[in-house]
Amino acid sequence: MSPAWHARDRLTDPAVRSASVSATKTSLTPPDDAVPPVRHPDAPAPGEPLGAHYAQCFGCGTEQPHGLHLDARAGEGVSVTAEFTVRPEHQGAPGLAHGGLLATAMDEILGSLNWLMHTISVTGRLETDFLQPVPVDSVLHLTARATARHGRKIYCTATGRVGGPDGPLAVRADALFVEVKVEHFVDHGRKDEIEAAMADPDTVRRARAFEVNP
Ligand SMILES: CCCCCCCC(=O)SCCNC(=O)CCNC(=O)[C@H](O)C(C)(C)COP(=O)(O)OP(=O)(O)OC[C@H]1O[C@@H](n2cnc3c(N)ncnc32)[C@H](O)[C@@H]1OP(=O)(O)O
Repeated sequence: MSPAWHARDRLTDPAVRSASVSATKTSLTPPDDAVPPVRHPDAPAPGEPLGAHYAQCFGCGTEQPHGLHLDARAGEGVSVTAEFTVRPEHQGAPGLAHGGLLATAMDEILGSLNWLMHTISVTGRLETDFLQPVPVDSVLHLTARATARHGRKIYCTATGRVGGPDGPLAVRADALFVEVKVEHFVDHGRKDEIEAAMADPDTVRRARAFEVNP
């Protein structure tokens, strides 16, 4: 493989850089009249765990045996952090994390920003840069923050660093989430799981509370 395709070199390769710049000029760039995201007055305090939004969620669910079990915590402003340990079942190549799995972890930590804004939103677009391979047993330190809002659109960004909060940058993602009503899940979800979730008063109370603006 050409040395030019080494991760660090790729970022300075003019062809790659211009492709990336033109992408960021489109749907992941907040419009000029976008506003800063606002932390909800009832958002968990910095350092507080957010808890799972759904026990069966692949990203954060405590009752999902195949899941990532991300346990995100509130950060300062509209930000969140989490640690993710890469396990043998997360492999793509021998001993290395699967890229799609890492993108899932980024999607989940970005989705956790909902808790800071008391907004229900879903991923519309997710763009991920894989900067270096992530070995099994690594602990990825994930951080996400919302950067702007425009109507129902929430712009946000996340990083994953290996070994510590200031460790080498391994994964980076930018995303656009779109605010939805609770009905989004009722209309599109499968009946059995919807009914089970609706039977859980905590889930329903939390979801409804998020629909009320500060
Ligand atoms: C409860 C939290 C769970 C968090 C779990 C982790 C996050 C997830 O994985 S969520 C699951 C994955 N995502 C999904 O399933 C979403 C599937 N997609 C959808 O349901 C719809 O396409 C949805 C809701 C995103 C947008 O549809 P709709 O509500 O009709 O909105 P629509 O009017 O098309 O778009 C609203 C705005 O967003 C923009 N937008 C929508 N999709 C995109 C996109 N993919 N890229 C860029 N912009 C987009 C539109 O251009 C529009 O912008 P503007 O207001 O400036 O005109």
